Amino acid sequence: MKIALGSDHCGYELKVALKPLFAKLGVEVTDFGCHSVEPVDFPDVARTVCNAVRGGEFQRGIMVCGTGVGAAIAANKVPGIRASVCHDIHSAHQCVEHDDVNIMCLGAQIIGPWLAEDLVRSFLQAEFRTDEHFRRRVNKLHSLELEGARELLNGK
Ligand SMILES: O=C(CO)[C@H](O)[C@H](O)[C@H](O)COP(=O)(O)O
Repeated sequence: MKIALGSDHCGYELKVALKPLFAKLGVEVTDFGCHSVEPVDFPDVARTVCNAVRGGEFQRGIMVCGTGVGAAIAANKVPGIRASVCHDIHSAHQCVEHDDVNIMCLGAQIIGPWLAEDLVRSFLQAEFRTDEHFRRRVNKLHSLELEGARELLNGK
């Protein structure tokens, strides 16, 4: 599995702390920034990470900001992306199993590195369950995305 990784300045240190875990899990990771604690805008990093996932080269993405919230909001604006803040183990795997989440967002101001490692492990080990009702709901998420795009094009 190839993972696109990103953070803003608030998430930079937690992101760095997580890197040895990816090696242990045998997961290939590309860090799309930021690369220091110099302030950046999370929507810029989210754009890069999400486009990497959308392009198909990366199967999933992980973003770390202060709360995870800004990263999730930004990521969910990108077509084809289903992002979620995951600060508990159940959500970290169920969001993939039921909702086919492809970007996990973590908040470095909320959780520490030990919980973050467990969350990343759960997220990466989970797989989408292709039960009909889960596929139907994910298709409906896609329809909402298309409806929103059409309305924007029509100036609504
Ligand atoms: O959590 C975030 C957005 O949801 C950001 O990472 C920041 O923590 C937050 O916006 C504060 O930003 P600042 O540049 O450190 O003031």
